Amino acid sequence: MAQLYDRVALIGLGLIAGSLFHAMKRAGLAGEVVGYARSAETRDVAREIGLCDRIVDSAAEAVEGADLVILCVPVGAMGAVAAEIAPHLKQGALVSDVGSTKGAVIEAVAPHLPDGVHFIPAHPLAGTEQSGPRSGFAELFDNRWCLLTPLDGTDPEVLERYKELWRQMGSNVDEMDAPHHDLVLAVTSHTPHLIAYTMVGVADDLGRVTDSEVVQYSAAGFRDFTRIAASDPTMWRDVFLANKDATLEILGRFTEELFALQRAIRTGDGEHLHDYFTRTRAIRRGIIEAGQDTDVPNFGRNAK
Ligand SMILES: NC(=O)c1ccc[n+]([C@@H]2O[C@H](COP(=O)([O-])OP(=O)(O)OC[C@H]3O[C@@H](n4cnc5c(N)ncnc54)[C@H](O)[C@@H]3O)[C@@H](O)[C@H]2O)c1
Ligand SMILES: O=C(O)C(=O)C[C@]1(C(=O)O)C=C[C@@H](O)C=C1
Repeated sequence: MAQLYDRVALIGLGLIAGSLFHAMKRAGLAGEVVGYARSAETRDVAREIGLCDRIVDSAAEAVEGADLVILCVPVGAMGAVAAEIAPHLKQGALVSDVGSTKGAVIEAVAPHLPDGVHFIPAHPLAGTEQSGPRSGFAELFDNRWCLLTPLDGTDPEVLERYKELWRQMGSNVDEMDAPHHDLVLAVTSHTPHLIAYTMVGVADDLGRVTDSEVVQYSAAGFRDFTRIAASDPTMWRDVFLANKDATLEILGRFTEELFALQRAIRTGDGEHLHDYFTRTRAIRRGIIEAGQDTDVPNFGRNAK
């Protein structure tokens, strides 16, 4: 496959940066990949395991001469990193990010970028509960969506090349505006994570009363909750602080529905419970009948 970028810089060396490195190398998409992370310990691990072609000791050095710079840090750190690299970016370079929220990242990053540098925010809808430099793998993005939220006036050629990078890394690519992205992700990812964190917290409180029963007898559904609730605390703290409005909107709706179900249980309203569960079952069956792999949500849209 054809090389798309001569030099790529990855800032932040965790699950997503590691997966980007391996996926780019698998398909021969980048000449040299240079990496930087804030902690010396992470940089040492990256050198030891051969994560990136070259690991450097400053963000400025990492972006020097890079054609593509991808910010792979928690969303709350994006603004500070953008400010740090801005004076060292090459004219014509493309800056992107992989943050799980888009509105707040655009607000934090865009003002720092100099004229003549392109910016295309991105969000791969792919991840695991693992984090850190050892957790990445080349297949992470295979058959997953990557949502781009280009700003007005984005250069079409720069955009098309960047889309091609994600396609060659195995992803389906779609575009959305940032507010829509943040609302959709509040429904499909952010609020579900908060519910998992809460449910595991509740079980942990109970576990203290009933010893190890919660762990010993946990069913598959609860085990899935514990996997999600093991996700990186810094990343998720930042996601909720950054996507505050959309998450609170969805959480408000969730709480209303939960109270209605709670009331139905208390008053013995079996019809309400049955109708509700029938509706949600139909949604799942509809998704399967439409031939959509539920592992690959596409929000009813087609890849471009
Ligand atoms: N984990 C997922 O499931 C997932 C999926 C899609 C997108 N994302 C997004 O991707 C980004 C990275 O997530 P991850 O899962 O790879 O996290 P991670 O914790 O595995 O890695 C983050 C890396 O950033 C480094 N870092 C933190 N602050 C920094 C700073 N100021 N300067 C330089 N390096 C810094 C950390 O040391 C670490 O190496 C986040 O914005 C997250 O929202 C995560
Ligand atoms: O499978 C998981 O571990 C994930 O939670 C991955 C997941 C998601 O919610 O789907 C988490 C956050 C991201 O921004 C994208 C993907």
